[in-house]
Parts: sequence; C-alpha cells; structure tokens
Amino acid sequence: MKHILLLSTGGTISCRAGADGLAPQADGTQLLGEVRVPEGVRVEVRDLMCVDSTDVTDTQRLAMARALWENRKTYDGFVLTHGTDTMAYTAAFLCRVLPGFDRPVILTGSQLPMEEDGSDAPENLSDALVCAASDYRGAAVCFAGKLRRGTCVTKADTQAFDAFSGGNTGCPPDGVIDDGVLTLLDMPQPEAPALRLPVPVRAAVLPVTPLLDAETVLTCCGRDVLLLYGYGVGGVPEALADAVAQVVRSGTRVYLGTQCACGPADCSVYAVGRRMQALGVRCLGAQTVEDAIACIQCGLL
Ligand SMILES: NC(=O)C[C@H](N)C(=O)O
Repeated sequence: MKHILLLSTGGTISCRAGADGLAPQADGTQLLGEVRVPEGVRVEVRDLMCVDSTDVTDTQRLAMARALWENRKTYDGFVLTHGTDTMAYTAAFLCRVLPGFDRPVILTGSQLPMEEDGSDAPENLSDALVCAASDYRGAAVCFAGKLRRGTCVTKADTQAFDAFSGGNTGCPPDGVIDDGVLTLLDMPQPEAPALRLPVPVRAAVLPVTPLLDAETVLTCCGRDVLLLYGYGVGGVPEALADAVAQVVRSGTRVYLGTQCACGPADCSVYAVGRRMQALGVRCLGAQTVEDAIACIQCGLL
C-alpha cells in the first residue's frame, strides 16, 4: 500500500465561477472526491492555501518545501495541486530547495476547473496520483499525460490542455502516463536529500526590446543579480553596452538568456553577444527562466 499526501494550494483546478471571475475555492478533499484513486494507494489530504498561483508568495513556496521536507519519511509520495501559471516556478524552486528528495513530488492542476464539464482536471489529478505512487524522485509537473522534471518545464500555452513544454531545448518528459499506466523514461540521479534554504536576494529581470533604455538598465546597479533576456541567441544592443558595463562594475552578477521560445542562448556566436561576455556577463544557455530564478533564489547563480 502506497501512502500519499495530497497538498492543496488552489489554482484553476479548485476554481468556481463568481461575480469577480474564477477564484479558487475547492479544498483538497473535494478535489480528491472527483477522481478514482488508483488501487493500492491511500491518500491523506492537507490544505496549505487556496489561492490563484499568481498570488503564491516566496514564503508560501517555502511553506510547501517545508511541508514536504517535514513529511518526507511519513509518506511514499506527494501530490501538490497548484495553479498552472506559476507551477513551473514552484516546481523549479522545489527541485533547488530540496536537492536529492527521494520521493516523488508531483505538481498538477488543470486548465479548466474540476467542476466544469470536459475538464482536464480529473485525468491530471489521477495521473498525478499514479506518478506519486511510483519510484520517481523529486519535483516534477504531471500534466496532459506527461511527467516533466521541475528544472526543465515551462508553461507554454495559456489555453491548451497540453500546457507545458520542456523549455527552450524541448527537454523530453521523464515519463508518460497512458490510461493510468506510467512509463518512466528518466529521473534525477540519487544524491543526499537536503533542505537548502533560499537566500535573500535583490534581483531584476529585464527583457531586451527596442523600448529598453540605458536609464532603466542603470537602475539595476547595486542589485545582486540582473537577468537580461536578449535577442536571439543573446544579442544586446550597443546602445546598452555602457550601462551593462556599469551594472557589472557595481558588483551585480549579470546573466543573459534568450527571449525566443525555442533554442538555447549562446552568447559566443555573434559579436553582439561576445561583447556582453567580454563585460563579464554570463550566458544562461538552455536553462529555463523558472530554473534560473530558482537558482538565483538559492544562491546557486
Ligand atoms: N490554469 C490555472 O491554474 C491558471 C490560474 N490562473 C492559476 O495559475 O492559478
């Protein structure tokens, strides 16, 4: 018998329509009542919060991590119901805050509320229970029949049921769930489980667009980190180079990613990227925005 803890946090899966639009209301027990629990699985429920994932704070993400860490030895696996909009941020955060977590931590949610006809919620939640009862390790998103590792998952579609991708390099899923059967294709390597507390960090994230001016870049002087999303493989206009140099000189660590949805950043290809490298700007390669931010929060970048 596998013993699973379902932690509910809100999101569309819990939403009901009201005068102000969709807002989360259903708790974990109500969600669980709508799905078939896989055979050989016993589920306990704990409601952590009931919010749209837009409103999830760093303190609440840390509360999720602590709940997992404190209950690690009591349960065989965990399901977190969560809004999809920031699910990839939470998944990456849990991967970085809980390195080596030796139980499955399966985040799921839905594009339509559980109570709506034709919703994707029942299948996503029952698939997540199947994954949580498996031998998978660490935090991953289970959505539309795919299990994607928390460090390489991105919300890619605002409406489609298949809402998540494997990030810029199209990282393949670690598992697929078909008709309630999970086929595991990969999983994180085992390492000693730990709770790595985030460090306070003052960071800024700026997309490079024709509207970005030097004055805005200079407001980042003195921050711990500046994350720039450049053009293509990592271009930043010459007009911003002096401002970036000043930000680097102020002691800020500056990273450069790509604003393209597909393909990695590689600042070594063009002169417009190399001049950033020459200033001490480091390229993010294929890392997802969500994972880069989790690494920044944990002092890993
Ligand atoms: N599909 C969803 O869950 C979207 C919702 N706004 C949320 O992130 O909480």
